[in-house]
Amino acid sequence: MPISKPYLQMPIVESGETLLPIPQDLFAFETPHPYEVLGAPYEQASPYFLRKSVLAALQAAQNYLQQLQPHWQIMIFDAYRPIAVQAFMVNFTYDQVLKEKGWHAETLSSSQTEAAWQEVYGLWAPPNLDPKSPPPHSTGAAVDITLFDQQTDEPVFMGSEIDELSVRSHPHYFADLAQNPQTPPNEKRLAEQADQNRRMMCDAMSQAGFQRHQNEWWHFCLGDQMWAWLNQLEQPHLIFKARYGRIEPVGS
Ligand SMILES: C[C@@H](N)C(=O)N[C@H](C)C(=O)O
Ligand SMILES: [Zn+2]
Repeated sequence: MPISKPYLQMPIVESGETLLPIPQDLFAFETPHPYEVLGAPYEQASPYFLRKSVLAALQAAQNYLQQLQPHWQIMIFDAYRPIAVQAFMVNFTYDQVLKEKGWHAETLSSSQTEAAWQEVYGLWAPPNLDPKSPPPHSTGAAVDITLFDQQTDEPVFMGSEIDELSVRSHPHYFADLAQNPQTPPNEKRLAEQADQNRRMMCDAMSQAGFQRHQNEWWHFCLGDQMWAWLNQLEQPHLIFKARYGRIEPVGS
């Protein structure tokens, strides 16, 4: 199904900056990697790579965070993603959507097919091969994260799972829930906690120059087309371009 996203129209002037491994000793990591577990085709590539300046900004974000919460770390869920992995995850999610709805691929109507793809592409970027519109993670400038508490040895409470296909993925979902007078007090407390933690993570990332995806509390980008588009929305009097297009790891 052809899918167009407004950020994919943004121009790219490639900087040529290198992809670097994310240091294992500085950050926490979701292991084993969730898409590798599903059998995603990484070949020689690793999901734990980012462009050099994006990695430096991630370190700056963690420094901001640790001024407020010294025992918290940024926890990497996913970073670099080859296009073959993007395609694999898009198809995997499509199958998951059908399963949840109790639909069978062989007997789907065209409106059901359309509805299932809409749901998939509400969250995932299309696995475009066109270099003018790469999937964000294939540029090495997007990262999916949560926070990790080294004192409790647990991820920090964010209210919902990364990649969840639900309204809870929206960054402001728990702020709205906490403010709703019909929310019962125990749910309100949890909603406030999730909202506060999401905000703290977003503040640290924004201080370092990242932009957050409009519909995903965990997805941040710096220098790709989505970042340029979100900056353009905020500062229409300036002109933004992406500085990172699709990149292949050296040796692949
Ligand atoms: C779904 C999530 N893991 C993600 O990365 N979404 C963005 C938009 C993407 O697919 O690039
Ligand atoms: Zn992402």
